[in-house]
Amino acid sequence: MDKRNQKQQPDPSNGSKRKREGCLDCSDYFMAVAVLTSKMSEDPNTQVGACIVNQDNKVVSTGHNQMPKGGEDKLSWARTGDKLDTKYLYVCHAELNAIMNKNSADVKGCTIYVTLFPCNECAKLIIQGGIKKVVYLSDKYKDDVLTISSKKMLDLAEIPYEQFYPKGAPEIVININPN
Ligand SMILES: O=c1ccn([C@H]2C[C@H](O)[C@@H](COP(=O)(O)O)O2)c(=O)[nH]1
Ligand SMILES: [Zn+2]
Repeated sequence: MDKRNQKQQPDPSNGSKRKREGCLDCSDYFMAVAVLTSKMSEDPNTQVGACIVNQDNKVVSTGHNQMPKGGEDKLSWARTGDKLDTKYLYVCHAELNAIMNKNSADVKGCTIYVTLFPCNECAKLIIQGGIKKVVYLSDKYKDDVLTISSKKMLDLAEIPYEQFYPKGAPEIVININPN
């Protein structure tokens, strides 16, 4: 094609092979997906989100803490009172939901990004499911036996866990207004 009379289009890349400024880093994106997923939680006190990523850096699943099917409107989110009437015996943790929701055959070799350090029951699922790394945001229950035992099991299984620190800006604004 003769390009002599073609109008020059502005080239935003400016010929550069470098990443676009402000381009989201992979791990920031995965933790942002976990945080966004946590916004689906109906728990009034702690909303947890998880995002499972495979070795090709593809998201294979997400999950948030929610009541099991059938119990959504019937089970209470109370933290205190008669144990049978609190959320603790019923709520399905974000990690469990993410593992159950996976769109892959398994989660072997995957990394889980989670907004709260996984409890001991979730650690068991992570270990037995073959997840190879945990990246977490908050460790607010670090002194709780559930977290201490979780770390003990992850250590024994040689699954590294690391706290997340953003590589780019710590705040990501998402505008879903169509106008
Ligand atoms: O590994 C975990 C641990 C906890 N969760 C969920 C379960 C509950 O809905 C909240 C914790 O409630 P608190 O009021 O902060 O005690 O977090 C989870 O999804 N995964
Ligand atoms: Zn858990």
